Amino acid sequence: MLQLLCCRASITAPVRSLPLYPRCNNTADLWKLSRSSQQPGNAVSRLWSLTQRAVRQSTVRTPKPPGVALKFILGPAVLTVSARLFCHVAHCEADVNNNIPVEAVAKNPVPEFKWHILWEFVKPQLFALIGAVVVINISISACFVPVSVVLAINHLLLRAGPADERLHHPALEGGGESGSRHEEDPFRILTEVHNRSVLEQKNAWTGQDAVIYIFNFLIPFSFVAYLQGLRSVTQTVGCFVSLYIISPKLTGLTVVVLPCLVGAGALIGSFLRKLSRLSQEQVAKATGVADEALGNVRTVKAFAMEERELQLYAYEVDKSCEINENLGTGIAVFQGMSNIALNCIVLGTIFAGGTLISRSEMSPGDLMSFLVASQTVQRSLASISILFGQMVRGLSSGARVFEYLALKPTIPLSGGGRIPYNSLTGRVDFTDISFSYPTRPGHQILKKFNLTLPPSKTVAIVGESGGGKSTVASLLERFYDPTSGVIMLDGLDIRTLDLAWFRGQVIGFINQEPVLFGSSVMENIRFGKPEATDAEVINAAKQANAHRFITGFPDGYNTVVGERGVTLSGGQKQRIAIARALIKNPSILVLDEATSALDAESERVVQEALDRATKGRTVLIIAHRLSTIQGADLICVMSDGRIVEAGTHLELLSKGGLYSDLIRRQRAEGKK
Ligand SMILES: Nc1ncnc2c1ncn2[C@@H]1O[C@H](COP(=O)(O)OP(=O)(O)OP(=O)(O)O)[C@@H](O)[C@H]1O
Repeated sequence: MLQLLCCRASITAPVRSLPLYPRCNNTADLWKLSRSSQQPGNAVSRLWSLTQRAVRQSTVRTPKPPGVALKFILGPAVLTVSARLFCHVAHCEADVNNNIPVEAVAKNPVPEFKWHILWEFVKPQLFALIGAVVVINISISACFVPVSVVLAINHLLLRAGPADERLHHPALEGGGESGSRHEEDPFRILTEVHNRSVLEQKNAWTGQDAVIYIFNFLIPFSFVAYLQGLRSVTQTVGCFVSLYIISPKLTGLTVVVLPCLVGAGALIGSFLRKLSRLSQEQVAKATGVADEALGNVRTVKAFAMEERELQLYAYEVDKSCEINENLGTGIAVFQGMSNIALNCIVLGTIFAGGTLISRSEMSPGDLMSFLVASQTVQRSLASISILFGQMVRGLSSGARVFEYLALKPTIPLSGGGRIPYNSLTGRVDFTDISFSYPTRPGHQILKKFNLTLPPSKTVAIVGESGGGKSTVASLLERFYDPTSGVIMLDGLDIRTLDLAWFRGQVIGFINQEPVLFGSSVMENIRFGKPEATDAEVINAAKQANAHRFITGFPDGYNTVVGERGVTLSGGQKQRIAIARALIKNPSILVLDEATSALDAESERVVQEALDRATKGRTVLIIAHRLSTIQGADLICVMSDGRIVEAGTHLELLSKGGLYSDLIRRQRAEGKK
């Protein structure tokens, strides 16, 4: 029996999702492991030693109470009962959430599987589904096999009539098989219909489309699963009818046992669903750690934090491993126990049937056919129990998908008015703006902030770090909406304008750390205007002082810049970012410390490009280095979320206020 359980566990445990890490019980173990992973060695012997170690640790991990089998058999049952009784599994909740207190976890509502949303997806496929159900019902013919067996065996045993004819009748021999061959057809049709619908999808995807795509991709599998489930249920019901016809007494005995099994299954199922949800959350957490470390690999290396990141990842993976092991064990125990129970039913049937035969209440043929029918029931129930395991995972995944689907963007991406290009002047007014970030509602960053960007003029904002300069740029880009007050473009509230048009055609944004994509220079610049011709791309690159260095590369504009533009210098990246912003010919340019990360030579070249780019546009510059904004038409000094001084460079210097203070300080720092 244990062999059976172990075998089941190895099949059902979600091993594929787990990295090849042996279990590590403490940090020292993890450290040793991560060090050993750096040693060159034979992969096979390492695999063997890891496996051995994993096996050793799984058996020697902690001093086990007598009877390891208890963990496998009674453990989940006891946990289920206690979970049911006390409404939660305290030790699991606290541990798997990175030691967040249970109360904090309890505040996060558990995502629920929404059947009505599933229905929205199923509705368009309803006719195909009904067709499939009808064909599946043909399989009910399998339920009449046992009745035929009664006749055949009774004839055979009693030598009454031409039994051979019936035994070799094609309907009797091949009925089950041909039925099952027909059953495959609807699944294939459904899959093909689905595949075609996926292939015919248009290329324009929103984030929500992407989720629907993923979900649609899963649907055929779900259909197959549900249809298989339906077939199993139909066969179970049909065979029960056959069983009743053959022997009501024996059937009654079976019916008494079954509700107990179903009840136990439901209890274990609820426990497994919880484990499955925790497992998915933990896998997401581990992936997040790896993602962050790989995304910031240079910073990790610069601080020599590889070991720590490795340990952190191994820790999260280990937790995931533990939860998945428990889940796998739970599913294995569930399937193993249901199989054992079903086999016991067969044994019981033979015993009870034998008794009935001895009392002449049943013929041997009846018993044989009863066994055949109960075997069909057994097979169907076994397949239901496997499907149940899949359902457990499917439901918790579905709940998460629906949770994401329910999210609505707080700022709608499209809809609203547009200003014709010819009449757009590019005047921007910030009127009485107050703002706090949603994550810190109590901390007001802007307080009754007022500023006008006149058309085709350059306005610079300077001030102390943390004063709210970048926040002003973020509000203009509509990354956030102000808590109160209004931002207007040509006298129109920007909240009433089409955001895609506003961001895509009106505003060009260049910040301190330009983010490039891992494609060619050409594609990176074209990102600003996807329909741009090659000539437009080259023109934008020339305006941005980038053409010369790009054509200096062996592959020119086809040079692949590497992930996040890692193969380019800071100045080169910045000039490509400027070209990307210029290609859409924006009326308004926002430069958020665009040159502050560059050395003096790169800054000079980039500044040249910016000086050229800003001509004839409304420009908002946010700068630390005051030398870069002295030519601005208006310089505003920000302090404590407000503008406290405004004027040209010379006007502000003559005032002798905060601006001249900042200039003095920067000069002093420059001399040091
Ligand atoms: N996403 C955010 N969530 C919460 N607070 C934020 C967020 N971004 C910035 N802040 C806070 O808002 C304040 C203003 O930040 P902002 O980046 O606008 O300042 P800044 O003047 O541009 O600073 P610096 O010159 O150093 O770039 C800071 O106190 C900062 O901590």
